[in-house]
Amino acid sequence: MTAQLKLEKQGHTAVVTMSNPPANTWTKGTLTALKNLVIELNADKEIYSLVITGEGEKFFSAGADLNVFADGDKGVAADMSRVFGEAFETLSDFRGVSIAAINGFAMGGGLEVALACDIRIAEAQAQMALPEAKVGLLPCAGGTQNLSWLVGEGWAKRMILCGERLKADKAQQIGLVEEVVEQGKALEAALELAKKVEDQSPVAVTACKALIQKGRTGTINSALPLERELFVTLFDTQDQKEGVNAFLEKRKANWVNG
Ligand SMILES: C/C=C/C(=O)SCCNC(=O)CCNC(=O)[C@H](O)C(C)(C)COP(=O)(O)OP(=O)(O)OC[C@H]1O[C@@H](n2cnc3c(N)ncnc32)[C@H](O)[C@@H]1OP(=O)(O)O
Repeated sequence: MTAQLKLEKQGHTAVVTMSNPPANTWTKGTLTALKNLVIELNADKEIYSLVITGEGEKFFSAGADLNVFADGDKGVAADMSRVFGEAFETLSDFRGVSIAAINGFAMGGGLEVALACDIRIAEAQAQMALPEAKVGLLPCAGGTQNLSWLVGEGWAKRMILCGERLKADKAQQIGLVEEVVEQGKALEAALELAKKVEDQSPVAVTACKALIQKGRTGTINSALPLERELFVTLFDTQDQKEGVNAFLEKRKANWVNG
């Protein structure tokens, strides 16, 4: 953990705040800290959700710190693309539910971190773009793949190739964010959603998430047998018995995450 990346645990939810003024940009240090943090949270059975947001009112995150690239060479580029990739791929593989609470500009690597999350909630004044080509770069932290997957190639190309910056309502219309809330309310809305996650069996959530991810990398022919296999595997867990019995006994389930 660095001063630029803050962690607060609220019950079963980890709230991660990017705090690198003025624009909450990513540096090698914060990216490495994010990767290590997610590894740590994956090992904490009490944590079911992760919410990531930006400090301040204007920026979720403006992406990579462009000062690093001003006179950077290929060595710098290779190093930064590696740490970006490792951090955001580790976030994608978080075993619980990850929610981006987009409280302002989400640009470049700032949008890519939101794309690595499971769910995106944006405040009405937020704006989103992958403007790397405008500064002679490209989105190297999953953006070309994750954005196309989420919104389809047409809108991904408008954003990546034409540099279109979208306001929150447009982003919702194309499926880039699932919910738009009023200014200052993204974190609250994300925490409300994280509360709903607490009603789900954490091990079932992990299995469901792995199956949904599998849809990107595998074929339906490999995903469907895996769906059946993981369904059976859940019967090895205490939470499977607890969930069904809690329903039948008309009470709230007490999960052990195992
Ligand atoms: C693999 C990943 C690659 C990448 O992520 S590449 C980077 C992609 N990101 C961008 O290209 C975004 C660059 N930023 C902007 O375009 C603008 O910002 C905004 C449109 C988001 C907001 O514009 P405005 O309202 O005019 O604010 P402001 O004066 O530009 O920004 C406030 C301060 O924040 C600094 N800043 C903003 N983004 C970055 C950045 N990405 N790297 C370094 N500094 C940044 C500015 O320079 C300035 O600073 P000061 O107040 O000292 O002039």
